[in-house]
Amino acid sequence: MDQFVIKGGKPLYGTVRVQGAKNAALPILAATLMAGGIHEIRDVPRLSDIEVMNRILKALGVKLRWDGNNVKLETSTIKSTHIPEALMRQMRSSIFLMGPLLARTGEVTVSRPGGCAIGARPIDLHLKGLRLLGAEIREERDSIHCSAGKLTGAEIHLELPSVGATENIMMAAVLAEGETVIKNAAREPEIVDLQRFLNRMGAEVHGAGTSTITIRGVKRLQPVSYEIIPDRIVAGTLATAAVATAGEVLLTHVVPDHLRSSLEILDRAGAEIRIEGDALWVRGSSRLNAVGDLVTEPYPGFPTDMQPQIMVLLALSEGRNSISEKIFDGRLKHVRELVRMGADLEAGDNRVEIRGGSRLIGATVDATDLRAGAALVIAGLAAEGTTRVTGLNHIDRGYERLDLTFQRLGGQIQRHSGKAVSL
Ligand SMILES: CC(=O)N[C@H]1[C@@H](OP(=O)(O)OP(=O)(O)OC[C@H]2O[C@@H](n3ccc(=O)[nH]c3=O)[C@H](O)[C@@H]2O)O[C@H](CO)[C@@H](O)[C@@H]1O
Ligand SMILES: C=C(OP(=O)(O)O)C(=O)O
Repeated sequence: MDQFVIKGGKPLYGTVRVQGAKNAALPILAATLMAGGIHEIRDVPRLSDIEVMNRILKALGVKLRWDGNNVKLETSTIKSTHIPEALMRQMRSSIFLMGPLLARTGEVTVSRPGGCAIGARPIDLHLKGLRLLGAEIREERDSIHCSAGKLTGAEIHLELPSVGATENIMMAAVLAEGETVIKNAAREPEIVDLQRFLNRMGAEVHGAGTSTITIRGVKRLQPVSYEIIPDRIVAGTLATAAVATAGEVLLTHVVPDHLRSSLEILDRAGAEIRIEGDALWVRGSSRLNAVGDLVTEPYPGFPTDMQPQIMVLLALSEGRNSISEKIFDGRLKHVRELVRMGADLEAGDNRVEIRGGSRLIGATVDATDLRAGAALVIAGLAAEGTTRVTGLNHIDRGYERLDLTFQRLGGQIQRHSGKAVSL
């Protein structure tokens, strides 16, 4: 079992180019299935989730050739419409294959993705949207079969602005007959990126980034070359780490506007922030201010994917703060681990009271999910002494070699295999 061994207490300094966005790359790779031919997708982060998507696409008949962060996909022949259960279980994002396969072939079979460490995560809104487009969906205990002789445009109101449901419905509607309108759509930048990709292939999608998305169905799409947007959550994680360690970092390949809510919090905490084009400079301070009560919200609000990382910062700042987690019902498992490191946190009912001003002390802690893992690494970099973080399989889902990234910023962090570790 791999672990990070971190010797903390040293400010981070230096420059890092931010990786491409996992949450944009996953649906876009799935969407390549909708146009037969050779696509080229650039700046794809090399993550374990992307590797699972790679294996699913291969199992469906796609040929992939990687060159660093760029991949060529030959999607002319689809030999199966069944997502292998073993791969489906490894990654929830395999549900992104539903919309594209249904649109291209008229059928798809997936296994039920189930919940995960951060909450129940049902897919009822995905299924409701696909049914409204005319898909027949048979739900069995372990699997879901979808088929459609023809998909037809419809008006779909989402009860919740679900990111994944918005994307799945958008993809299915692109090749449907007539117009689809998604109301109460999610507004995340990754949805705008998917729209841009689909339109580059010849789709007619408008409104992504607002809560109403309109898709006029087209008959066919063509393969394209496309570059994924930078990862706003990775940029936010690195900026937060710089502030938490009272360091100073320059992040390049960033869309600062995508990070506005997280940067506002860093600014209120006392960080200095400068933006120039796609570069973001952040400097922390050894004395951080309280920022008050934070609530996670759909974009453009404070993102749930930054909640654990920001919690570390608030534990280090002065005064009282709180965070309410409103998107997922089980995303506070890092609280117990941070308390083991000396943070003064009290969790109850999806809300955490944070009494700031704690001195964090190194401990052995376990990452139970992706962003919990990122938070524990930040805490380790800011803490006195040695921190060991286990559960790296979660961190590897979303960060391309996080240890090397922090080493580039002067962080003393090493990845060790096995259990016997000494510094
Ligand atoms: C690959 C990807 O892009 N992942 C992101 C995506 O996940 P994901 O697309 O799974 O998140 P959603 O926006 O769908 O989930 C938001 C909320 O809606 C609920 N829900 C969702 C779908 C559904 O059919 N029924 C339902 O009740 C979920 O349980 C959750 O409570 O958005 C989340 C919220 O910003 C982020 O944390 C994830 O990083
Ligand atoms: C929850 C996340 O991703 P996923 O939807 O892939 O689980 C995340 O990126 O923080």
